[in-house]
Amino acid sequence: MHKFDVIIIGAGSAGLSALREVRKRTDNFVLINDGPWGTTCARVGCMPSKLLIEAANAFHRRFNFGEFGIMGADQLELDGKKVLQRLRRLRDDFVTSTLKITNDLGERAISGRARILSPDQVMVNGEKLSAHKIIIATGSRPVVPKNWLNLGKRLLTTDTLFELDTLPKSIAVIGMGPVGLEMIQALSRLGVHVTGFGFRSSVGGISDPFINQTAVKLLSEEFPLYLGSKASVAINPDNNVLTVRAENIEIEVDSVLAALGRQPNIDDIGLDTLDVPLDEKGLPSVNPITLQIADLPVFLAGDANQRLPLLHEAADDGHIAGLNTTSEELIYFKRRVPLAIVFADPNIAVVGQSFHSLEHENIQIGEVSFSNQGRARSAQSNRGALRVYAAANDGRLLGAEMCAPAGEHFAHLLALAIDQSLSVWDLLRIPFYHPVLEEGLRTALRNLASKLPACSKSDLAACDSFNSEALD
Ligand SMILES: Cc1cc2nc3c(=O)[nH]c(=O)nc-3n(C[C@H](O)[C@H](O)[C@H](O)COP(=O)(O)OP(=O)(O)OC[C@H]3O[C@@H](n4cnc5c(N)ncnc54)[C@H](O)[C@@H]3O)c2cc1C
Ligand SMILES: NC(=O)c1ccc[n+]([C@@H]2O[C@H](COP(=O)([O-])OP(=O)(O)OC[C@H]3O[C@@H](n4cnc5c(N)ncnc54)[C@H](O)[C@@H]3O)[C@@H](O)[C@H]2O)c1
Repeated sequence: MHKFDVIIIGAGSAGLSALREVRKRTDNFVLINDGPWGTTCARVGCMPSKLLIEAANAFHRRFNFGEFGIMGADQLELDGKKVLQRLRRLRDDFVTSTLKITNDLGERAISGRARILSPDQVMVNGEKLSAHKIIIATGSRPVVPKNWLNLGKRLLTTDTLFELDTLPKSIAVIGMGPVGLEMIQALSRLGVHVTGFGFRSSVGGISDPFINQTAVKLLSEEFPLYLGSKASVAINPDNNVLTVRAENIEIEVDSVLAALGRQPNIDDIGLDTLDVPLDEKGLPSVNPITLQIADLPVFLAGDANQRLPLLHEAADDGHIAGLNTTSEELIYFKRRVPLAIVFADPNIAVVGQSFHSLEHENIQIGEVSFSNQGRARSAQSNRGALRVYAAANDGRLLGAEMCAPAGEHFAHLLALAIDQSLSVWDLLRIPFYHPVLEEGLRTALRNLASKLPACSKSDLAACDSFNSEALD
């Protein structure tokens, strides 16, 4: 029987990133994908969601036009059909780009549902394939409780939302994680009558209570948000009225968007045949710096391992698994600084160590409110706050959480600082142009510096060559 060097199961972002590394080193591989090719990110995830958000934010800007002296904004109309048509047109372009990656694979690309039979055997389309190494990169899918399925087409997930012909009149968005939050604000800004329900009191993955309070307050100004209790749905078969209930509230809606989380596609992949312990979700323990399952020639990458279900982490996972299935020796990789951004307005971001993970550490916190920040005021975007955390003993930057205008950019700057083990004073030494939103970040850093043992009276480094010969 022919034995492949590597079998990759799943052609999402993790699988394709693995493929990139594997095909550099061997032609003796096969890539198996079930369902549509083109990746979750491009088809039904990152990209279509951001396309909806861009349309929504463009339309929402009209509320500021009067303040800028631009009149007539109340005459503007939104064509929901066209919004969704543009979304699908661009989405299809993104999907086409990802399809190009596998176009030339020929028989090495197999459509079908794979199942592992043993650490070196995979079954697909009734055929047994054998391999030295296997990468499982089967992604995740939306959680949908079985008893919600009777809602039929009125139950939406992000797998179906972007296929609508036109926008619904009213919708309950259930679950206020990143998916729920991004979609509820976008739909609201596109004129859909929305109501949000969240089981937790926190939204969008924020763990800092002050940042969460800021985010919840700002979002609640835009739409009703019921947090802290589990929502349930029911449809009356006599009159087809769809009701959503939480603790103290009951509403009738056209549709429900289930944003209850995502579950890994591992249920029938055959992990039980690997003879390793599985947790209550059916997941084996995976080494995060090699992606290996126990000491088996099997690697679990991307959303399927549920470590950090984000695109860049899935791509890194695939890269690591791809290298480790084609290298003589196992390579151990340092993972990147954690970074999560929710594209709400203002942006929500958690970078480095979260407030929750530092709660019992000896830290100091610097903060800024953007309500009075000069550049934000001039753009009418002066909403939100940012908190940055540093080690109390040496001022080393550890993490930050924010709900802030252009937060996506602050988060990247702070990720760089944390990756480089910079201190508050190191970061204060970079030039801050005027007038920019980054001056808000500088306020938070100065606030933090003021709480640390004094290091210097100035942001500027002292020039120790003052008495040098050259100057003389
Ligand atoms: C609405 C939404 C918005 C998002 N926005 C962002 C964002 O802005 N930024 C960000 O970083 N992340 C975002 N994400 C998360 C990001 O999309 C995922 O982390 C990423 O796409 C996961 O890639 P993956 O390769 O693990 O899985 P996938 O891309 O899902 O690939 C898995 C593939 O495996 C196939 N498969 C499953 N089972 C089998 C089997 N048994 N045999 C063969 N094939 C199988 C699947 O059909 C699929 O094609 C978003 C997700 C969603 C849903
Ligand atoms: N911008 C981004 O990077 C981005 C955007 C979207 C998704 N994602 C990724 O996708 C993953 C999944 O996101 P998600 O938002 O679907 O999941 P999530 O698990 O982060 O959030 C789901 C929320 O739904 C709540 N919930 C569950 N059942 C409920 C009920 N009956 N009533 C009320 N609330 C209920 C849960 O308590 C949870 O807070 C995220 O972890 C993230 O990594 C990232």
